Amino acid sequence: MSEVFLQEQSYGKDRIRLVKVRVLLEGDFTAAYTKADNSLVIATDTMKNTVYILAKQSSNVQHIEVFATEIGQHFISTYSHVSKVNVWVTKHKWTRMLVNGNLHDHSFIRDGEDVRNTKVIMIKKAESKNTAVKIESGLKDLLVLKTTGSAFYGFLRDKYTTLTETDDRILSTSIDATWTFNTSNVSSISQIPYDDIFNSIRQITLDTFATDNSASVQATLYLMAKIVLEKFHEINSIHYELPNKHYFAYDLDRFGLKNSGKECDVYYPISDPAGLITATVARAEPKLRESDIHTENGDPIKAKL
Ligand SMILES: O=c1[nH]c(=O)c2[nH]c(=O)[nH]c2[nH]1
Repeated sequence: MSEVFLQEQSYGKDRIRLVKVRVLLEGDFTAAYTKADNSLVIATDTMKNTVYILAKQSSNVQHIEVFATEIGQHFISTYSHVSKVNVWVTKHKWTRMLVNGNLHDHSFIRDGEDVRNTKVIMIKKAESKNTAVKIESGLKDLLVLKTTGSAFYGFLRDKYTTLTETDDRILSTSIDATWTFNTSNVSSISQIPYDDIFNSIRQITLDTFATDNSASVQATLYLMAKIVLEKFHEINSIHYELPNKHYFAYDLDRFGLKNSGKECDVYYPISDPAGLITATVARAEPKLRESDIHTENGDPIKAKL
């Protein structure tokens, strides 16, 4: 038998239903896999209990990035053999009901299937007591449609191309977006206004979808990302995934009813296949200016940039 080795391992509890939390630990767990030695295994049941206890004790459970960071911090600092903690938190939408014109005290409605999520990764630094923290947040399944203000023409044509050009089409997509925070300054993590940033990115995404006279899903996606990065310096990059959910004109010309070009108003949605347009847009590293480069004694030096 050829030699095998344990290339990678992580384990934990999935779908802990609080706001929905998943915790995966990495560290000195090799013996549990290779020698059936459970002595260092923190039971996934213990992880589940811990998440509920931390939720009870936390004043920040509704702020998912802060709560996920608290969970990560707990596992990293409690167990010396845990080297890395991955925490995913998903929050579903429960909005206060409007009753007689007022927001109700204790009644909520699920107004939309889009969710908010975060992934926090904490890595123990071997050389110091510090931990490195990576935080990604996002939104998922934000379903949108516009009836006009979208075109697609001028694309490459060859012998395999049948798609007709259009200067007016329905555009529909289910938006997933993930943005990464600049957490190099660890002390500022709890100061980042996660909720404001989330609400604003969601609104920028919707506003851009609605108002951009779209030349393609690609161009609209890039515009959304550019506006987000210009507005929030706390964010290093943003990734969008936009399926192009096609709506095609139904062929009524066969029945003597004009339903194409400007007279098209009956469409049918196609569930599969859909286009899938994705991109990550990142902040470019600022270019060093000559005046920023110094020798060891502080004199500016000339360098080729
Ligand atoms: O916005 C679009 N981008 C494409 O790349 C594409 N391809 C396609 O068939 N329709 C579209 N629409």
